[in-house]
Amino acid sequence: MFPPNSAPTVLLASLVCYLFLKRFEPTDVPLLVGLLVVPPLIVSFLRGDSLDLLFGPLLRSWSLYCSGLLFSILTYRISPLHPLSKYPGPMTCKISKLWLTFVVSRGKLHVYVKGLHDKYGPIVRIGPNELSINEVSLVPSILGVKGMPKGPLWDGRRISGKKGPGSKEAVRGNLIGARDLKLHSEARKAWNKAFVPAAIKGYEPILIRRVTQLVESLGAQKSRSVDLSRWFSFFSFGGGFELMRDGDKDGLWHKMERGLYFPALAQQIPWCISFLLYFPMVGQEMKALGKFAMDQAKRRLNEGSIHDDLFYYLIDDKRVDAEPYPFPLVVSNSVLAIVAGSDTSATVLANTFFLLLSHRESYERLKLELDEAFPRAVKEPTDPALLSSQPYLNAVIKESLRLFPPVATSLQRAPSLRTGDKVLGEGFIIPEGTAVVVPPYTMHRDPRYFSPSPEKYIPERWLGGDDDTGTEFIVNKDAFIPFSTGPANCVGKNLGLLEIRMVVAYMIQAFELQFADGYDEERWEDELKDYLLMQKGSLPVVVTSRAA
Ligand code: HEM
Repeated sequence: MFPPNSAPTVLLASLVCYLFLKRFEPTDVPLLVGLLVVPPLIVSFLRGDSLDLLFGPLLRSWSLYCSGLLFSILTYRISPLHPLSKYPGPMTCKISKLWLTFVVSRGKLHVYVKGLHDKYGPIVRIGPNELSINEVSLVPSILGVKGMPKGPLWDGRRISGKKGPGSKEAVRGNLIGARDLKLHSEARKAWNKAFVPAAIKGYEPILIRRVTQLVESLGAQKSRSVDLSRWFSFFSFGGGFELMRDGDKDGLWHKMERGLYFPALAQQIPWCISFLLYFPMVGQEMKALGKFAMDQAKRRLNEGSIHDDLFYYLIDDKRVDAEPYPFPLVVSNSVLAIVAGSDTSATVLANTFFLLLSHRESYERLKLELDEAFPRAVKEPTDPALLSSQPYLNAVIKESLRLFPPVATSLQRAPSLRTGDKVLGEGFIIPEGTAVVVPPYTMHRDPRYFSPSPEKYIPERWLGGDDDTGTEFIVNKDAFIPFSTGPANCVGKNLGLLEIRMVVAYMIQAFELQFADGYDEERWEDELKDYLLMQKGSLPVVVTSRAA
């Protein structure tokens, strides 16, 4: 089939190519294509294949070359020489990230990863070069101040292609995509300023206006049942986008939900993003989300500093004392503010109400607490300090965040490039090139950290004491990480919590709520999908105004 000695040459070339790929991990598309095509071409040329016959021998050379490459990759990944060989995990995960990409496409990554930990223990190999670590004592050395920078999945989340937020111009100051610790901490400064208590105080009037709008709009609904989940989404989409008044007529919400699907897949195989951006048809919704954010950023820049809102800090503030931010950076901040700040809060609200409605005793207990703190027709629940001091309200929200954290699996970090291995506690070493994921959904349901009955909804666990059977509640607060922890934790945590407390209190004060007739409660968890952020299904609820 091959002329004498040419097959070993082709295989040797594939081995050299493999060693190069392993050492340098290039992502440049022309280089990768060149590496895949040029070596067998050279061998064919050296062999002196005539042009007439070129196609046949070349195709055979190329097939052998690719097979050799694939063989080297797979063999190394499952061999004892691989630095992660001692960690347990399914073979499908060890050989390729394509398996996890498939799991993500079904939206059930959180459940799958939890299943792996139940089966294999606290440390599981979930990819050729990736570990999932469900061990609270290691969290500070992964996510904490002395932890690691963001991992490679962030490269796969570049959502607007080459000219958008992923462009070189936007790299400096781009918070979410900053994998370098120094760049991240620089970018974080502007965001930190936007969330100091004085800034949050400034957002309160906007928030109160929107919560009032939500309650009035729901009160005015003529239909017997409404989709509460959708209403929370419209509410959280924020100022300027009048979804609560007009509905999703421009498909904004749809764009955002669908726009996250592609990055959720791509983040599992970040190297593919450079290839996929060559295909204009790929990730249309994702690009539409980027375009939408760009339009909003333009609109907001034209309006100038007239609003006391988040954009004031992210766009306008900088102009006073320094060079304006480059436009691609403004766009990337705009996408981040829209996605991180709205989908998460809406999901927490919908989960919280689903859980309250399926546990009526909790609903009634919460109602009693809130009626006492904010007597109806006397005091609206607008005081942030009073809201945050309501123990049962806090317990209900924490229990919802515990069972259904909106970022369920994707807290990923990795040792800085070219800094060598990273030693986690007690000599546990993460080899350079390994990514590490801490999965909140799994940790929050681990009986070592939350017991008894970690799978059950029991807000009382947050109040201390015992359960009905006299068993003492165990709550390990270090294992409660819905907002992550460390220097890249959620910068909007305090605003998010204020928003959630206020909406829950307003809703309970204004309405009697119950599931619509025929609603099957089993559907809720089935329909929760882990695409980067948790996405939710519909929540049909009958909303009746409470009697005066
Ligand atoms: C209320 C529910 C929310 C939850 C559960 C939540 C959760 C999270 C989590 C887990 C992270 C960290 C990801 C990581 O460590 O890799 C994060 C980051 C972030 N969140 Fe939130 N978030 C919420 C609300 C908000 C709000 C209201 C904003 C405001 C715009 C916001 C803005 C951000 C930003 C900008 C980051 C990136 C921080 C960084 O990279 O330094 N989040 N969020």
